[in-house]
Amino acid sequence: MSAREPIITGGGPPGDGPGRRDVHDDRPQRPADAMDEKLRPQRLAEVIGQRAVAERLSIALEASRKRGEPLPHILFDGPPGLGKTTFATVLHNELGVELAMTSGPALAKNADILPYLTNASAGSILFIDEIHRLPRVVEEFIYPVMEDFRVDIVLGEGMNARTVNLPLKKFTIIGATTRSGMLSGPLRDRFQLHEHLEFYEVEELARIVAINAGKLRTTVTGDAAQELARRSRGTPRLANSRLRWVRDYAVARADGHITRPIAVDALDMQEVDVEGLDRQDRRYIETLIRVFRGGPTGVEAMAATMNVAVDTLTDEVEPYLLRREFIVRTPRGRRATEAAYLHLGLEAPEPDPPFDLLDQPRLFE
Ligand SMILES: Nc1ncnc2c1ncn2[C@@H]1O[C@H](COP(=O)(O)OP(=O)(O)OP(=O)(O)O)[C@@H](O)[C@H]1O
Repeated sequence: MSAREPIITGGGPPGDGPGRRDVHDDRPQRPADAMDEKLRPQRLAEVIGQRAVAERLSIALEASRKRGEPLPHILFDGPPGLGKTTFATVLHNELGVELAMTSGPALAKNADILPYLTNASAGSILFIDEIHRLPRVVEEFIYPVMEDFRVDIVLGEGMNARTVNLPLKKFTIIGATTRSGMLSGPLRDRFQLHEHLEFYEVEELARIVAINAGKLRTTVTGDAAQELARRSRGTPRLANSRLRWVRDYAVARADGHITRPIAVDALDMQEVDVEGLDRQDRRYIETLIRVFRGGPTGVEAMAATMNVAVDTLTDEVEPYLLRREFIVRTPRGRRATEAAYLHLGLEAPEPDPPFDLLDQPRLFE
């Protein structure tokens, strides 16, 4: 889950769709961001980009409707803010079924997830965010749920213990993760559909900006929308938060209409650069280049030097830097590319000679 924006624990705005239930979550909560909800697409047709994913989901939806059966269990993975929660919300709206939302860290023991399972109505959706953080014991508890729609409950203790099979209604589990690699094989295999969400193209983000400007009752020129899109790290959630900031800036400093010069000034003020990198992204590249001489270095060393959590780097900072090839991952750790040096206005070092050249003298010994 992104640290940039609030998590969603159900209870969307009134009229937000059929039967959305609130869910208890023990974690420290960021304040609910009603604005994020307001900008979220509600129907598949409103979803921008991710065309291949949307098409596969529309087929699953149609099959589910025609057969009168629940959707298959679906796993969404990808960096924060790319639309995992949005797709879950859209599927529940399209089918008109109940949606319950929770997250891996809130489900510490079997008793925490049991009410969701026993309360799930036929065809409904249970959305589990950060599913990679589900404890092993809870994970194993939901295997029979996902396969046979039953839970095995142990009653009593020791010699008197016995297992009772409790049948459940047929429903759908949608899991979301920023770390599909951390999911165990057996859990991953129980999802019939695996959908990976990719960063968005600038044109797609520009469309999202233009549509959401309308929802925020502001106006934006085409080139301003492009500028915002270019500076949003391929991420709709960032496009939304940057649009809100630029809108406020336009109201405070001009007549409220967002033009390209306004967008540029507002984003410069927020220290978002022309590539969309923010202070933390640049600090990452600077640390890698200045402290670790461009790498390779491990993410733990980077996190300790920058005094940030490893998860923040791996989940939020690195995916986009990798995608834009500012850094590469090697077996020995992260390494800055020539593009990273150039972005900071530094001269890139001579590339290392290829491995076999280094070894050559020995070949002739
Ligand atoms: N395909 C899309 N089209 C239009 N807007 C989108 C799309 N995907 C996401 N958004 C916008 O971005 C916001 C954030 O998306 P969402 O909450 O679904 O991300 P997420 O992948 O669930 O993030 P996290 O991993 O942090 O939970 C949404 O509120 C919505 O406004």
